[in-house]
Amino acid sequence: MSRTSARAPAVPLARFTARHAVVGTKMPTTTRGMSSARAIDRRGVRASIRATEKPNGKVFRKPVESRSAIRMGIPSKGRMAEDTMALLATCQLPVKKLNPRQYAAEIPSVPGMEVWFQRATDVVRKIVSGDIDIGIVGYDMLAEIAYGNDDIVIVHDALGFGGCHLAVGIPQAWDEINSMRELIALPKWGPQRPLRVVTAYPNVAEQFFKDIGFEFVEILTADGALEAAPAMGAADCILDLVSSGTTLRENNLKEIEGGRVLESQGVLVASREAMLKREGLLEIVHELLERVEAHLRAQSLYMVTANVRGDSAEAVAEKLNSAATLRGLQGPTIAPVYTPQPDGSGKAGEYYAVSVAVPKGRIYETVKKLRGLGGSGVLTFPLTYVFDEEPPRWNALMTELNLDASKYNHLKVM
Ligand SMILES: Nc1ncnc2c1ncn2[C@@H]1O[C@H](COP(=O)(O)OP(=O)(O)OP(=O)(O)O)[C@@H](O)[C@H]1O
Ligand SMILES: O=P(O)(O)OC[C@H]1O[C@H](OP(=O)(O)OP(=O)(O)O)[C@H](O)[C@@H]1O
Ligand SMILES: [Mg+2]
Repeated sequence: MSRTSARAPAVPLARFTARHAVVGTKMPTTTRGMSSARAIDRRGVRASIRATEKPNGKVFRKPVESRSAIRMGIPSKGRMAEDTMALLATCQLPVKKLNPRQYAAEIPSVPGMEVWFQRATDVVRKIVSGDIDIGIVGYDMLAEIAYGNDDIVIVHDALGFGGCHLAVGIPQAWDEINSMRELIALPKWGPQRPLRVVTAYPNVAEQFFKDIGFEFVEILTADGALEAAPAMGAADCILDLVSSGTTLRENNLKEIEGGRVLESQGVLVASREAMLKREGLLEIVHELLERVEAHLRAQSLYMVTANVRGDSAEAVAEKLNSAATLRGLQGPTIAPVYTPQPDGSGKAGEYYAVSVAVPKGRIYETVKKLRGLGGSGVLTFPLTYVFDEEPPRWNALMTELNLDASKYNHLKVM
C-alpha cells in the first residue's frame, strides 16, 4: 500500500452499515470481510469472541433448537440502558424486573419472552453466539463486534436515541492539520514511526485506515479515558465516540475533515436464523417493530384540528388540498359541524371540522393557513402512535428473510 494515498477518505458509514442486512433503508452493499483472526490476535483483544470461533474463523453458534425460550438482550447500564427502557415503556412495553440486581426480566405485554440485561458489547456477542435472539444496541458496537456477520439483521436502524458518531480526534495544537488527507500526508509516518491511534474500536479503526489506503498506522486499544492518551504521549490521536464534542474540546482535541468514521444510534437487531426457525419469534419482532414504528412516527407529528367555513365537505377538501401541509397523512379528515339552532336541533352545512397530522416544525404554518381558509377554534395536540397498515420496515424484513409478506402480514396485532 502506498504511504499517502491520493484517494480521499470515502464515506465509511455505508461500508460499515452494509455488512449487516439493514431493512427499510437504502444502504449499498459491499463485499469486504471481517478483520482476520490474525489481526485480532495481534492486538490481543476480543477474547470472548475468539472463544466462540471455530478454527476456520467462523463463529460457533448454538443451534436454535438448544433452547425453546425467546430471548431479548438489552443494555444493563449506562445511557443506552436508560434510553432503551424509556423507549420500551413509551411503546407500552415496560420491562419488569423482579429485583434491581437480577439480570433477567420480562415484558408483561409480550408473554413468553425473556429479557436479559447485558453489557452493550455482550448484547452483540450473545446474538452472535446464539444465546439471545433479538437485542437493542448502539450501531457502533455492532460494527465493531459483529462486522460482516451475515446472521445479524438490523430490524430497525434508527431508534432515535444514543445518537453519536465515531471520529478521529487529533491535538488542537496541530494547527496546520485540518483533514485526514493532511494528517496522513505528514512525512514522519513510516514503518518505524506509524501514526498511533488509540481506540476502543480496533476493528472499525483498522477497516477505516484500510479504506483510506493508509498503511503506517498502529492501532492501540484502551477501554476508557482515551482522550488522555495524546497528552500523555501514549498516542498521536484517538478514534472515539463523539456526541456533543465536549469531551474532545475539554481534552484539547479536535475533529478533522474526513475523520468522521461512522454514524451511530440505537438499533434493534435480530438473528436471521432464529427469526426463521424459532417458534413465536417473528410474531414478537412484528409486535416490537409495529409499536416502535408507531411511536417514532407519532413523535414527529402533531394533530391540528379546526372548524372551517364551507359550502360542502368537498368544497372544504378542495381548499385544504391546495396546500401541501393541510393534506395530512392520506388526506384531511373532514366532518360536518352541527351548529345548534334555536329549536334545539343541529344544522349542518356551515362549518366543517378538519383534522390533519402535520410535522412538528410546521404547526404554526399550518395554523396560519387554516385561519387563512376561514378556520377557527384551531386545536393542536401531540400524537401517541401512528399505526400504518403495515410498518414499511416489516415488509422490508419479509423481503430480507425471503418470506412471503402476504402470509405473515396477519401476525398478532395488539
Ligand atoms: N456520548 C455519547 N452520546 C451518545 N451515545 C453514546 C455516547 N457514548 C456512548 N454512546 C452510545 O452508548 C453505547 C454504550 O456506551 P458505553 O458502553 O460507553 O456505555 P455508557 O453508557 O457510557 O456506560 P459505561 O461506559 O459506563 O459502560 C455506545 O455503544 C454508543 O452507542
Ligand atoms: O462528545 P461528548 O458528548 O462529550 O461524548 C463523548 C464521550 O462520551 C463517551 O464517553 P462516556 O461519557 O460514555 O464515558 P466512558 O468513556 O466512561 O464510557 C465517549 O467515549 C466520549 O468520551
Ligand atoms: Mg461510555
